Amino acid sequence: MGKLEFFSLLNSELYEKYNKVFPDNELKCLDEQYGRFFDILRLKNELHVLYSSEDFKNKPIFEIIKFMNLNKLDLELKEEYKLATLIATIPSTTASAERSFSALKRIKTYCRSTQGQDRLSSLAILSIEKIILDDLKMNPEFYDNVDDAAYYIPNFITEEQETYIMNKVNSVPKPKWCQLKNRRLQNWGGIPHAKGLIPEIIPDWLKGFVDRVDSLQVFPRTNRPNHVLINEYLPGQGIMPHLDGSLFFPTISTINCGSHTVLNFYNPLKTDIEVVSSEKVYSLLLQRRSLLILKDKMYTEYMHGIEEVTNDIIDHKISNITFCGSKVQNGIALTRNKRISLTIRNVPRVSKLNLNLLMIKK
Ligand SMILES: O=C(O)CCC(=O)C(=O)O
Ligand SMILES: [Fe+2]
Repeated sequence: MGKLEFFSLLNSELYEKYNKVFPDNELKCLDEQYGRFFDILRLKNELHVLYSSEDFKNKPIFEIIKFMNLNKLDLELKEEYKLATLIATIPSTTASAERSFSALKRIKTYCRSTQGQDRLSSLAILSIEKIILDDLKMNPEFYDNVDDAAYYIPNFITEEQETYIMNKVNSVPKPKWCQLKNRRLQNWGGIPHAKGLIPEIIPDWLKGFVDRVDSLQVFPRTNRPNHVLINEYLPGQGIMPHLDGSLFFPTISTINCGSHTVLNFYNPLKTDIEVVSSEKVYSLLLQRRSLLILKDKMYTEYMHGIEEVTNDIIDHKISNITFCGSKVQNGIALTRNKRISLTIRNVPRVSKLNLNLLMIKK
């Protein structure tokens, strides 16, 4: 039996047949190759559900993943979800399949050496995120209000990882914090400068998350993420509408921890010389543990900011409401807690010439 025979477990054309005769051989093949990543018995039960369900009929694998995501079945049928993401991320030739799976191995060790089922599921989610991103791009609902490129990925990190980040951020020495009027921040990776960045090593606990964002390949290979700004907001704190400007490569990725917030986007009304006012055009609800990516016009044209309030009322201006789960509905109020955001960006590297200039200036 070929190594990838188990692919046919999720071949929708065979579901009817499998509903009558379960594909034990294909499942065995999976067990032999990747059994240590799966609860095979549970998977078998979940596959029985899949083969007999109308919901999954004639759905190609990517549709299955999307359907499971939207209906929160990724947790209910988590072994099956893991299988779907595994199959979707293994290219069809064996050589590259080996490479693909080595990525899963890499992820498996990136934060901790032990690997529970929950974490592995989120790793599977990670592997599929590239596809989700591409799909979101095509999704008219998502673009209803939002101009150009904004991607929102709920549950990008697990609860454990969220706690891990918050503990690490809280335990850094006091001088690392920079206290502003309405929030505090930490700067990791070096101080961005108009002439580039003199890089500083990002500590391992943080680098794992930078690498994870990097693996989504939303940054070009020439401008991979190398800088993290950590903002801490207490309830009632926020950030004035602003553009991140030219110090950074124009892509922002943000991991959200501890609390939701609402990020507003403003259309700046400019004269030739200055911005005279701005008009709120979209808002995104950033839930705990989610990842947000902003690119293109969402970086260069629209200012972003967070209001200084303690509660957010969810209304029709929230453009990503369909991605926020069934509990988030128009009209509800969400109370803010302390929020830690990791803003992961690229500061183009300082050239030798620029480095010399910087040194001279000092
Ligand atoms: O905390 C956030 O999500 C936004 C932070 C931000 O816009 C910035 O630091 O430039
Ligand atoms: Fe910003």
